[in-house]
Amino acid sequence: MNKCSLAIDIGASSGKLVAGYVENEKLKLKEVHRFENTIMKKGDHFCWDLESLFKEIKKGIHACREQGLKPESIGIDTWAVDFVLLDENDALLTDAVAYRDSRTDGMMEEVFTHISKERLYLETGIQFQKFNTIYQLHALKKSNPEILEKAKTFLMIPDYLNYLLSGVKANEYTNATTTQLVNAFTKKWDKDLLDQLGINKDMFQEILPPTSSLGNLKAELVKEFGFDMNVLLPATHDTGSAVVSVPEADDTIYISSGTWSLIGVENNFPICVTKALDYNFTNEGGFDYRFRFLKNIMGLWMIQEVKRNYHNTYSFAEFVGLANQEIDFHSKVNVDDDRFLKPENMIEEIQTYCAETAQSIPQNPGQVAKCVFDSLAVSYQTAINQIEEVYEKDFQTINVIGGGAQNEMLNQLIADTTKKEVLAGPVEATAIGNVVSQLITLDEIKGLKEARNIIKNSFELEKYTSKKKVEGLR
Ligand SMILES: Nc1ncnc2c1ncn2[C@@H]1O[C@H](COP(=O)(O)OP(=O)(O)OP(=O)(O)O)[C@@H](O)[C@H]1O
Ligand SMILES: C[C@H](O)[C@H](O)[C@@H](O)C(=O)CO
Ligand SMILES: [Mg+2]
Repeated sequence: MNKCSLAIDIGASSGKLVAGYVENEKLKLKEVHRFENTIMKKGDHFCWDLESLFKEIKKGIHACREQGLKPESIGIDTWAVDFVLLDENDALLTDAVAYRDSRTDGMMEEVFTHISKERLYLETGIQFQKFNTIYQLHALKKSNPEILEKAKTFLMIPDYLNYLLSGVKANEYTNATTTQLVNAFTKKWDKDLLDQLGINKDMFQEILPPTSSLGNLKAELVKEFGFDMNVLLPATHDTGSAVVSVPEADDTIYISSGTWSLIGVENNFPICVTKALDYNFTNEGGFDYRFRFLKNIMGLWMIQEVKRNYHNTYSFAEFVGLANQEIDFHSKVNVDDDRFLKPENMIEEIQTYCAETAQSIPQNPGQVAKCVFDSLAVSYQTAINQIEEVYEKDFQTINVIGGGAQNEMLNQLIADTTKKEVLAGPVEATAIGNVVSQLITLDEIKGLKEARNIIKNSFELEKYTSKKKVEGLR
């Protein structure tokens, strides 16, 4: 077998370890381990359980050996913006507070008293999400200034897990850009901005791009696992890795569909024009220093919460089936309303919204699910209109990647709503992007272009077109 790499892809709802290698110009994947991920209340805040996540990572590495796999390298990707701080002895000073925690309420507006929204966007090109790292650090500075004074190291979630594996401290570029503290043009920490905000700039580490290597596993882990691996940096922001899997196509809009729906296009330059600011698009750093011009849409988080509210009685596939039985139910919500970011009860929040807007109130799982899927499709259409307005061009194809690509109803709704061709897949786009980045570092793949050709040849995509003919809309 050719050189094999191990991707650790941890999203907001699940994590997976996937081994991958190239054989006969096709990418072969083997899911080695999968586990749930969620936030939990710890004291006054919602946090990630990093100890449990690292235990799952080690369980997955042990499973490699049990399954006869001996990956040459390992690479981690996770969700964006969240971080931990270490003290001078490299001990954790903070919990991994989750971006859905309410500690950043009102912080964005406070930061704007130090730097204008326009200047912040002009320099970073990053969308204004109230949970961006810049606002989390501002919240921490207000609530626990002593912690920021003691902090010697800032590590984002994948950076910290890499540190536990390798003992090396570094910040990876694609994820660092999501902090809204990296200058889009220098691709370095914006030291003037940090000074202006009174944030200790010395705790930030060197920013390394995808395909970098942090060296090998710590000796005690080599002993524990029975084999060593090179700890490599893919695009450690999960969406950054997912977009690597989108075929090289100038007329394609991607929707990275998971907990969030990240809808956008790939560019060679940041677009920080006023219209992009007004529409709240972001320019997150991508592989090969490309840019991911995209916006966050609330995404399948909503159906994840609905599923939880129904005590996990129904699978995601069953929600799709139930929604298909409610084709005459048409109530919709504005999925991008902050009220859906972390409501007590998502079902009740959706029902209240429908009541407030004098729409039929969803009464059963099928109507609730149909409302979520219909509402997401409307939000995607709005974002696509905005992208086409900024680019002054029509895009022909939408490529839905990630777990949401399995939602056939939503894929059809996107085709019917946008009248564009919808390609669905690959489902494991993030893990695939993570693996191919490592294989590029290992010289198994020449570069991004070849990687995308291999991905294109390796995974079947489902195709959807609008059932409703424009001229004959019923
Ligand atoms: N069989 C299925 N049918 C329909 N939808 C599905 C199916 N399986 C998964 N999904 C959808 O995929 C979503 C999970 O996608 P994915 O695994 O990409 O998310 P994640 O990686 O856990 O989270 P993140 O977006 O943070 O990376 C679920 O919320 C669900 O809505
Ligand atoms: C909090 C971020 O917006 C989120 O992580 C998003 O960037 C993402 O990548 C979800 O998978
Ligand atoms: Mg994911």
